[in-house]
Amino acid sequence: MKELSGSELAKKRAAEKACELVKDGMAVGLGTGSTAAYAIRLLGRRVRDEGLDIVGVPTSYASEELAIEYGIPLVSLAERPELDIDIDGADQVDASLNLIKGGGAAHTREKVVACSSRLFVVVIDDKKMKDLLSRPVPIEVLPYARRLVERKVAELGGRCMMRMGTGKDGPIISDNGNIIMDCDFGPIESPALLSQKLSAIPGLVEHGIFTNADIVYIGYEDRVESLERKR
Ligand SMILES: O=C(CO)[C@H](O)[C@H](O)COP(=O)(O)O
Repeated sequence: MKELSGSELAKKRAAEKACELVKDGMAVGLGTGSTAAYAIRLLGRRVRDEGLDIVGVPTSYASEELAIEYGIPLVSLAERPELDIDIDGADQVDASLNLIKGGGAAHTREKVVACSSRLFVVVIDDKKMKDLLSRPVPIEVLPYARRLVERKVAELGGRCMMRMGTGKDGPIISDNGNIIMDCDFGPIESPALLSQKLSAIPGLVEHGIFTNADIVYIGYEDRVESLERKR
């Protein structure tokens, strides 16, 4: 088997730790991205080798394809509206468990699945931990509402950049048929407040600030650390 580089090993370790929480009978949200993919592959192997009895709800077309490849039985949210656990990655995390997600343009479904789960577990490598969230915030936007959304984001102090496709002319189109913009606000002092303000913009389908993580597993090359929400 190919040896993993430092950050890949860190991602894998975090995903392995999260998968320890998955037990027989659970309905599991399957996140999107390279870190969540380690969890999907691991759960698939447990289904195959140990007869782990779970159903999965994928957060994107990519996760669905991977879960099918690895033999995880899938259900829709209509069939299982309440999930036991969701395991997903993130692009940046602060010490208060606020996240920026959407690097893979899947944050709308990721938020629906995270909010449908009793336990939302985030898996990252250590490079993703920051004192303040500062990456541009991905937003999914109805193409019809683009100009309005750009103006409203500017009123909040942000600058929108359309996310362009690679291997395709024009913008990236999400799994829901919408455009994706990345909004630079600089360092974000209050993610919860910005989250509320973005959610109030008409035509902005969903944004990538998440404030509902329960556990974050932070993978390092040689260990995993965790942050847990105080209840
Ligand atoms: O939010 C996401 C996709 O929309 C991903 O979870 C996020 O981009 C992290 O991906 P990776 O684990 O590949 O760094």
